[in-house]
Amino acid sequence: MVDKKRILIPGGAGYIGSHVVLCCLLTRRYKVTVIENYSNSFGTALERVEKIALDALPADAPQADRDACKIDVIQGDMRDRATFKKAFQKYSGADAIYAIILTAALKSVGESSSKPIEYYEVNTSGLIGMLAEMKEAGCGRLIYSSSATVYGTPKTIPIPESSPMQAESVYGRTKQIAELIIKDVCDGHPDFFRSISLRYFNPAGAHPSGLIGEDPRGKPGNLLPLLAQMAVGKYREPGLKVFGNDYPTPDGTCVRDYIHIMDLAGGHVNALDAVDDDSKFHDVTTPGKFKAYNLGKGKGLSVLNMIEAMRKVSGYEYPYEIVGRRLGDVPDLTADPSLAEKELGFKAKYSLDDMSRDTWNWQSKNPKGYDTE
Ligand SMILES: O=c1ccn([C@@H]2O[C@H](COP(=O)(O)OP(=O)(O)O[C@H]3O[C@H](CO)[C@H](O)[C@H](O)[C@H]3O)[C@@H](O)[C@H]2O)c(=O)[nH]1
Repeated sequence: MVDKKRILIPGGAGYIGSHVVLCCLLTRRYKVTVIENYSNSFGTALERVEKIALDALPADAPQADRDACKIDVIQGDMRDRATFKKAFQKYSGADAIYAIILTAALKSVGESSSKPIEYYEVNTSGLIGMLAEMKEAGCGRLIYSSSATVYGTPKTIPIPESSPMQAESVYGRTKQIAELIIKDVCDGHPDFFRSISLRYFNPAGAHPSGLIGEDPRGKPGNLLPLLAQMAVGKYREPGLKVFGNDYPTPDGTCVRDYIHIMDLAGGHVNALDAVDDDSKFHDVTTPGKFKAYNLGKGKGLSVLNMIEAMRKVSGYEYPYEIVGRRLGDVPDLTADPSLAEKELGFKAKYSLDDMSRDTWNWQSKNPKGYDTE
């Protein structure tokens, strides 16, 4: 049997991170170490990921597979290089860290305009420290969590990866700059660093078990967790605000490409498979091996479409008010996912009904999120 490779996942207890950790474990090819500061996540998420992964094993699975479902956690902050040093020193030989999937980040378009220093500190300075530690430790593979917000207001919909990066929010710029940094590092060390950047469109839903899902600390800034929490009775006052209905879209509200979190998380396994394959980088014109892919469904849905989808599953009639546009929002972010399909073998399978059903399944089973006390 081939040894399982160790993947380091900063931010692995968060919404995206926990589903990514799960997808890695479900392959039975990886073992996972998570770096967490729990600023927007809960340790319970990882306990539940372990349970789902263990339950998914066949009865006759070898002990090595059971052992690999145990997630190692290093508590520490993304901004502190010592955290990464500690992680790299902890494992060696066949157990050395094979790749990093970086899911730790601050990620709210709205919040980023009032917290630019924090956003740059975590999303860009933290990244540079991590890359320096990777170089020192001899670990050169990185799967990076980027975002569709790097496209700003794109010229064409659906958006191909060749569309220029012209982010319009602080958050988007931190991701755009991070991609440029990673690309420069790959170009500067072409025989060592290689990276795949995954440009997420809008993640939604939860693992179908309802054991893990999205549970931001404080009032959610994103639409789906807010709708889910309103339906269970939280944050009903002062009511839902729809940010603008004067966009050039079918109903005037912003259009996004919502993608089920299990589809999105699965894309990281595709990326891990691809990152070591030189043929994936055949068309890269600079010396390094860096490539970005969209992770989306290729279907645009408006804010009002999402409100209706959540009303259907939860039965809650959302009272809402149309207010002014939110700083940094763009009218339409819908992916052209064909490159990821062709080169990574990635295809989103879950429907809008699956996303709203699983969002509601998670929230109704966990009305207080992970805070079960
Ligand atoms: O209370 C709310 C919250 C959101 N919206 C609207 O709902 C849409 C979706 O907003 P989200 O905040 O849920 O998501 P964003 O599109 O702003 O950003 C999300 O999707 C991006 C990619 O499109 C990035 O991945 C980012 O990290 C992630 O937060 C936007 O038009 C927003 O204006 C409202 O009308 N009211």
